[in-house]
Amino acid sequence: MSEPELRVEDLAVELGGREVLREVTLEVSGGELVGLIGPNGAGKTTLLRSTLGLVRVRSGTIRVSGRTPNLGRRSVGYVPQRHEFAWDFPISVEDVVLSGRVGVIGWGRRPGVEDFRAARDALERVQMHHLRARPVGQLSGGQRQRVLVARALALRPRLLLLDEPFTGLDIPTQELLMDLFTSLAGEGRALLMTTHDLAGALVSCDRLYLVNRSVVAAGRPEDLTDPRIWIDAFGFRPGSPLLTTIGVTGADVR
Ligand SMILES: Nc1ncnc2c1ncn2[C@@H]1O[C@H](COP(=O)(O)OP(=O)(O)OP(=O)(O)O)[C@@H](O)[C@H]1O
Repeated sequence: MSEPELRVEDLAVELGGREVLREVTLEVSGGELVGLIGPNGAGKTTLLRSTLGLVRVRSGTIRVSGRTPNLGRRSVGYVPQRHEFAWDFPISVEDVVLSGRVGVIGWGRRPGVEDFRAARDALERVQMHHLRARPVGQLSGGQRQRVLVARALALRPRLLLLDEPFTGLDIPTQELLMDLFTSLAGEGRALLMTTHDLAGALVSCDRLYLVNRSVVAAGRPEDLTDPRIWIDAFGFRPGSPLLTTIGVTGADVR
């Protein structure tokens, strides 16, 4: 079997003197859309940032396409949470998308024909090419999210890391993006996505990791129907109607 695009083994991370992740082992292969789910503060974003080499890890290993995070970074597209981007910066949609290729273009160098082609392809995939000249500060929340996805796609990444890509989006935009993520997996890319949309993740992801500092459970959605897994990972109240809402059977566990 080929090497997974992302392999994390026994990862431990400390931030501000506090253990944020421990004993995290996971992998994502090309062709998979994998969900990373867990409550607020579970360490999901920290795990994505560790994969990008942005966080110093205490112990464990991370391999991106078989390489260390710093060396593998050029094959990784990252979609941060929308509020993390400086939207008041006076640049166009196309410039933001081109900035996703800065690792290829080189700092201070001008984009070439291939860079513009990659940006156009990425914008077309999120149906935003017609707005390429618009200043990003004038976009709606859904349009901004699509630009961030295009920026990550402009790199033509083998691994795509998505941090809560559906937050605050209307249903058509969520569906557009979910269809795109499914297509990207179908093309052989590897996708790791954090989300608080548990029902959506159960329907759309090939596999899920339930994380709360460590991996509480992992598997295909059909293997995660024991309500105790969800109670342990999320602190659901036993018997909570929300368990039924996300389609977890046996919600009468008390
Ligand atoms: N720079 C930092 N310094 C100290 N602690 C941090 C730092 N960044 C995050 N943390 C802490 O690490 C823990 C995990 O945060 P993280 O953002 O990874 O969680 P998350 O699962 O992505 O949460 P959410 O669902 O709310 O986005 C939290 O307790 C958070 O307060």
